Amino acid sequence: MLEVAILSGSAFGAAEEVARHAEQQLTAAGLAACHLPDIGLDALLALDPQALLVVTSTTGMGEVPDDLQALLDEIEAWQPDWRGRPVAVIGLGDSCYGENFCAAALQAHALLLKLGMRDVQSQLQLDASETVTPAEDAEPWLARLAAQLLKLR
Ligand SMILES: Cc1cc2nc3c(=O)[nH]c(=O)nc-3n(C[C@H](O)[C@H](O)[C@H](O)COP(=O)(O)O)c2cc1C
Repeated sequence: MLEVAILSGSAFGAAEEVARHAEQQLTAAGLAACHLPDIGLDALLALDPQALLVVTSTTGMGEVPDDLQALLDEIEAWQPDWRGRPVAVIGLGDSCYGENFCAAALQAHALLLKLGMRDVQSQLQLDASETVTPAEDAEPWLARLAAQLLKLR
């Protein structure tokens, strides 16, 4: 059993870096957390994750990066029973994209909530127009997430 599966969607590597950083920080906090880039649904279900952390950028005009879209399609098709399990989402985007800002993170989040997963804290959105250090900027939010998940044990 895996306590926290960290899924990532990234076109150019920034979201992957944040996901790797999240794995280090949650592990250091005492959680069994694993970043699983490019994982398929069968392999994910076999790990029986008790919580999901999704870290995704947005690409194109409001699109989910290919590496995450494939998994989201499988989740949509198979509707795994993750009811009641915690979910948390970090979106990387750029506010220059206006109404498409962090659209991929919002889309992934909505899908997982539709499955009955529950929010433990509000989505973190990291704006490339405002920061060039998204991994560091995510640290306080990740510290709060770790505390929430440890409380649920
Ligand atoms: C071609 C391209 C399209 C993008 N489209 C969007 C978008 O629709 N919405 C958004 O919020 N950010 C958009 N961005 C900004 C990226 O999401 C942002 O720079 C992010 O940090 C990139 O992370 P990544 O390296 O993991 O892909 C786009 C960036 C590029 C280069």
